[in-house]
Amino acid sequence: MIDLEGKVAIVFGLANKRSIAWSIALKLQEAGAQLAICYQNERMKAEAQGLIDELAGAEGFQCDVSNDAEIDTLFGQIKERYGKVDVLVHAVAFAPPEDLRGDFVNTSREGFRVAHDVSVYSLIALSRAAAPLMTDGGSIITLTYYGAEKVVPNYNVMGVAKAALEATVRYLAASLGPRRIRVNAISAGPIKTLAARGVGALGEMLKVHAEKSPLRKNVEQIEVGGAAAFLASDLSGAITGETIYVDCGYNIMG
Ligand SMILES: CCCCCCc1ccc(Oc2ccc(Oc3cccc(O)n3)cc2)c(O)c1
Repeated sequence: MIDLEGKVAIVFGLANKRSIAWSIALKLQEAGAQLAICYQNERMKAEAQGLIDELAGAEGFQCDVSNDAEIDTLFGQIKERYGKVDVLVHAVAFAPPEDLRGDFVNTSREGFRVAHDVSVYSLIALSRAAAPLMTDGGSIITLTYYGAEKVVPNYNVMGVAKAALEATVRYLAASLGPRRIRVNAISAGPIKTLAARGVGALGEMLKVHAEKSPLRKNVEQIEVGGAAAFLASDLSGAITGETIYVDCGYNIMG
């Protein structure tokens, strides 16, 4: 059993019960962590609050990760409420719909900027704000996808952003390691989330994964949650700067 008793975990990117962030929150809480759930804006507050109410002891905070002032305000609130942070889960990404389908060469300058600001720079900004509160060291976890490493049709600009995210994980690990803060990415196989619906041809990708992966099945949300609880805990104490594949082995196949 993973022990996160007494640990404070802050989770970004919870939209609904199909979110990977929901499964991660459930497993962190099961291990004893106290959860701070962050939602993007007023519009998402009602839905998020419904989920937060199901996570005993969890509290909700508002923060648009593209806004530096909101990040500073949030961590002031976190410091006041908890005094420290042990785990940060970054399950945030976005690209304009038109840049998640069609021919990659047509990616707009603005779409590229937005995809990298929301999906990559936000991890740097959140890590910089959280680090001073990680007084006992900490674990920072983000989510990536195989499309960062090999071309997956339709994933387009998000694939480029996830490649930048995986490099960002390595540079943040090097930067924060001396402060005993670990930074890792989970590369999850395709899962039917709200976000996934924004990427073309998810259905086909799910079928190919179930047929070709060594385990001959798709990944379930809760399996990603378990890997996150492992990365949040001291059991992964010597792992940092890594991308851990939780994809039923699909990435090892030719
Ligand atoms: C053709 C690739 C199929 C497998 C895609 C697996 C996957 C599923 C979901 C993923 O997460 C996001 C998150 C945000 C995102 O950006 C979005 C989502 C909805 C609408 C929109 O305009 N952008 C796209 C994917 C992700 O990074 C990877």
